[in-house]
Amino acid sequence: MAAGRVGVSRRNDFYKYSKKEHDYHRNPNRGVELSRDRDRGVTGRNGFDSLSRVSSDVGGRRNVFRVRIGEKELGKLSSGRKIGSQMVDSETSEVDNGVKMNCDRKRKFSPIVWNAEKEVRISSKNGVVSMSTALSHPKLLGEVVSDEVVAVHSDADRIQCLQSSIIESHVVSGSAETAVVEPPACLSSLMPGQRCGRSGEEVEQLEEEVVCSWNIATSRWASESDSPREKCFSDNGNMPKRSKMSSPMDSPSRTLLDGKASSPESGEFQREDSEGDRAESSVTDEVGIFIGRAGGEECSGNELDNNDCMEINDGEDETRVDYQSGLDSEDGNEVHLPVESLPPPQRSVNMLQECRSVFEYDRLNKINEGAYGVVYRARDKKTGEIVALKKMKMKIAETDGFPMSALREINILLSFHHPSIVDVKEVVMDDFGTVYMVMEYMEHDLKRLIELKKRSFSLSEVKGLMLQLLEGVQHLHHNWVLHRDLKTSNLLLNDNGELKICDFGLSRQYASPSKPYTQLVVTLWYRAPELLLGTKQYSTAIDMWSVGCIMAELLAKEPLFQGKTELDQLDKIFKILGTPNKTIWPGVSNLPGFKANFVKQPYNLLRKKFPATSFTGFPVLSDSGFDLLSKLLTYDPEKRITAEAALDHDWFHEVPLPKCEGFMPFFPAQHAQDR
Ligand SMILES: Nc1ncnc2c1ncn2[C@@H]1O[C@H](COP(=O)(O)OP(=O)(O)OP(=O)(O)O)[C@@H](O)[C@H]1O
Repeated sequence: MAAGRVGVSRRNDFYKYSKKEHDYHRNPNRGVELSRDRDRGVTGRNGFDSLSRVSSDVGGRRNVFRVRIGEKELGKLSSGRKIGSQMVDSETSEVDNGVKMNCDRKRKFSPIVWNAEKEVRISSKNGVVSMSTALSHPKLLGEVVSDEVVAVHSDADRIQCLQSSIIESHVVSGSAETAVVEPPACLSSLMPGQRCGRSGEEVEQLEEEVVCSWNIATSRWASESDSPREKCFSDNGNMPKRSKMSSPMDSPSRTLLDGKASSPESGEFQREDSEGDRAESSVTDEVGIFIGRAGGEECSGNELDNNDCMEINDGEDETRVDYQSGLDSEDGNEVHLPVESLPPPQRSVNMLQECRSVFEYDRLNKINEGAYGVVYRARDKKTGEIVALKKMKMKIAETDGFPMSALREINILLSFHHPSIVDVKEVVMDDFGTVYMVMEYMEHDLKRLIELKKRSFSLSEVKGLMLQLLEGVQHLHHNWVLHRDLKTSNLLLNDNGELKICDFGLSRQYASPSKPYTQLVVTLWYRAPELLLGTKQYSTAIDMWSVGCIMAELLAKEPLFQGKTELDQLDKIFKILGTPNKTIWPGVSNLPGFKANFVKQPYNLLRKKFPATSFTGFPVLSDSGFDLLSKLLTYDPEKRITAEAALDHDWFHEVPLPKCEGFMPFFPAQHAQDR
């Protein structure tokens, strides 16, 4: 610790538990670990053990896994009744019925576990339930982690496909260099010590690769002791009154560490016309991000300019998979297992069960309506637990499939288990096929709290919130996920003082080296200058800019840059931070939107807005705090501070110390019913 800094150490059993849980789930005796080759992509293609779900007929009581060791197929594991399936061999990339699948995409350095095909389509007789390959479709699982086979089965309704996808999101964990597959428990018990037929040496080597490479185990969350939240101030140095341990989130499942993020590296996706606080920027012809969408719902670029609003589409990868119905084939290698021996999901959500009905919940009141879903407060009829129900907007005809953004959000949220990321408990459906995400209920969002203005956040509260936010962002970035829509309305706070990031509809996995993505992301006021200037090659720095805007907003109680259009937004930024030039931001003049005739503002006036001492009502910020803010709002994305470095910033070590969750103030309930 740097001299002069004050350190507060607080043991937190929460993190201890995480470690234990994590170790359990990473126990090699339980899992099959697959190494990925840096140059060739996934080495599984050339003969390592693999396990993939061939099909998952959740409602139909049946799951099939195929296990391979190199050339040799161990067989299939299945449960329940025999179902029809149709196999697609990823080597030949051909479905039985002759429909070709595009399987030749090679991974370079991307750590991404699921990769999407530009166009993967398996046509269906019956209209089809469309599904995103981007989201861990068995095809993708096969492609990435194994030399595998994909069964395309259908007649399963949408949610079953979705569940299947989700299951795999729990089965596969990726990392920068490795993919770790946790097989079902039944598989472990079936092959004790055999580890899918690998020799001990091979396994050891494999494990070594896995251990040496970056993975979730090496992230800060694998450690019981290094949580930055341990720095936080708890008044008397004791555990706060409302400690994490008393929170409903303290279940093992909550603390369980999953591996690589589950977002697909599919193409981008189109979010639809927005109301409220998003604005659209422009729209290209390349819509169709919704899988199998009927079209006609896209926004027009002319509808834009509602300042705080956005739209996204880069049309990179329109991904389609249609499910074939009436599939019926099995070969002799199948092993039937009782349903009870199916793999426990890596968290408390039992995705192998048929998804429950939304009528298991009493809807209490509407919390909010965003562009992509209506959020209700609801009560679980069985347990009495209060939850948030997000009704995913479908906006589709029968044949259109499930919105990519919704799938992506569900998939990512189900895969991440982190104290700073909102927890999704399950996915439920109503009689009309509408899908709802059941989330832990969070009493407030930061935007509303800031708007209340009855009580501003103190410095130590801002620090506490910033720490929690940065931890969540760091976790996302460590897992190769960009949130791409960080803003105060997407930061929720509960009565335990816990901040959680929500709304992952725009998030996506990114790769290194980066490839072009849409620049039309992030709500305008929080959008990084490189995006505003039209770059398509961006990375985690865009989220860090948003974090800077959020920090400023928490301090000043109003958004820092409130532009009405993209140009106006740039103008607002330049007026405060000065106009960027080649000296402070090499390469800026090469960005598509850069104009030589931008208004010249040679000075950075940020300090005026956040002075060290103030008699004018401006928020006071120490040199250290200002240093962090400036580093977050640095023009050059290469120089912008990372979440990791920000967490380690001196500001969090100087008095006033960050306030622990348990010491955050109670805020008035948003809804009368909450009281
Ligand atoms: N788990 C939750 N608990 C309580 N309120 C929530 C929860 N999740 C979301 N909300 C509320 O609903 C609002 C909208 O949620 P969310 O951002 O997920 O929906 P959206 O349709 O994607 O919105 P946006 O238009 O911002 O993209 C949030 O700002 C918050 O106020």
